Amino acid sequence: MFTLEDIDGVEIDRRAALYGPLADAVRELIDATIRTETDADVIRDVEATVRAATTRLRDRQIDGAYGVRFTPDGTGMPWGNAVVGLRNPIAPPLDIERDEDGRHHSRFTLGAAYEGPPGHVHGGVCALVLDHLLGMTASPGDKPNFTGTLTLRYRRATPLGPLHAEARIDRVEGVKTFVVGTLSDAEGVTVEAEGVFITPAWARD
Ligand SMILES: CCCCCCCCCC(=O)SCCNC(=O)CCNC(=O)[C@H](O)C(C)(C)COP(=O)(O)OP(=O)(O)OC[C@H]1O[C@@H](n2cnc3c(N)ncnc32)[C@H](O)[C@@H]1OP(=O)(O)O
Repeated sequence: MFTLEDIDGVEIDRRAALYGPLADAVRELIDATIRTETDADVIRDVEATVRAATTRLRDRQIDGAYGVRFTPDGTGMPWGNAVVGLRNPIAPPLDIERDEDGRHHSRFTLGAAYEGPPGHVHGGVCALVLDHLLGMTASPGDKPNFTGTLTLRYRRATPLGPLHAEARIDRVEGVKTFVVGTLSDAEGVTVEAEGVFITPAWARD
């Protein structure tokens, strides 16, 4: 679902300033929910408060998911996205930078909400992050390229905490773009990724 929204930069900034802090607050809430050891009566009270807040937010809401919205000048607002979504508290969220040579990279922190093995990042979360980063790298223009095949080699467990991910295009063959990337901690690479990203039939020339 790619949707055109006829809004300008001022309106995007206004919405980002409104919804971004809400998502940040809920991210904090998720972390606190996992880690709290406070008294039982406090937990019950907070549960009621959270349920009441949810009811207030649902007072007016869209049908279904957020989708990927674009403005007329091509600015993307993938705000519901599970990796980069500004409005999605489940997203870390990643801030992805693109170099002039097309490499994409991101520094981010994964905390308690992303745990798999004790103290370490869930393997599926590593795949989630790398899938998105490689997919962005494969889609430098206005054409989307979707994951066809993603292959991961988990070299060692990825500790929770500050991480770095990067990706680059290896080669392009027709509708297939081959991308490679890594996830690393301060000691070096923890996961290597290779992906084949394919232009869907509806977006081909
Ligand atoms: C601008 C926004 C950027 C956002 C980036 C976000 C990144 C997020 C990354 C994702 O998570 S995307 C979501 C997960 N992926 C999917 O849901 C994809 C679901 N599958 C499909 O939509 C189609 O099957 C797909 C686009 C992958 C392939 O389309 P077709 O099935 O029409 O492909 P076709 O049969 O025309 O084959 C074209 C070529 O691709 C090859 N191919 C097809 N499926 C493949 C596959 N799964 N893996 C590897 N190669 C594949 C196929 O062999 C062929 O190779 P050759 O040209 O050499 O003959």
